[in-house]
Amino acid sequence: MKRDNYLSWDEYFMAVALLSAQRSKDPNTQVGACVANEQNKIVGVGYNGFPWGCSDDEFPWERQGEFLQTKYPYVCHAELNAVLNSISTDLKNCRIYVGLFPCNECTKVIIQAGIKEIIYLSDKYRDTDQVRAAKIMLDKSPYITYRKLETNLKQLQISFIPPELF
Ligand SMILES: Nc1ccn([C@H]2C[C@H](O)[C@@H](COP(=O)(O)O)O2)c(=O)n1
Ligand SMILES: [Zn+2]
Repeated sequence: MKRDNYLSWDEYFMAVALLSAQRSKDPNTQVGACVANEQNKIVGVGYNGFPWGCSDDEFPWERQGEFLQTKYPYVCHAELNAVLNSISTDLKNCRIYVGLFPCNECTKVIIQAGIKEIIYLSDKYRDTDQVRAAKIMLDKSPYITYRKLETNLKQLQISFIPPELF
């Protein structure tokens, strides 16, 4: 008989997004995103970080202070990277799984790429104008929907110890 405690597709793709977030060097918020197509194949992943050639050690990770001395003008969001890292520029009918609700800039990219659904985990910035603007666009556009991930999973453990050594 097959096991019954396997991950659903939604849980699996969100877990890939969360694993990708572990690559982020942002000391405050690590975000990952995973794009899956209609065949449930992963076509792109990404996490928040500075653009190519912009050193994680030289660019600022600060959240406050003079704008140009903070991370905000420089960091590429996880969703942008997932779309740009994808194997195709046409992501029609794909879904994007993301740890944190997309901002307005990423939402434009997501809509323009043809993605049909956003599945998110946290909406901790729901009271910001960026997320409000994102939702205004999403609520108007007939081509895309969004929903919070429904799961009973609290956490997922991954072990690098080979099972024979347990
Ligand atoms: N949907 C989002 C929202 C934010 N990010 C990135 C941008 C920053 O690196 C970080 C947020 O930093 P905080 O203001 O919480 O210190 O997360 C993203 O990739 N996707
Ligand atoms: Zn964004």
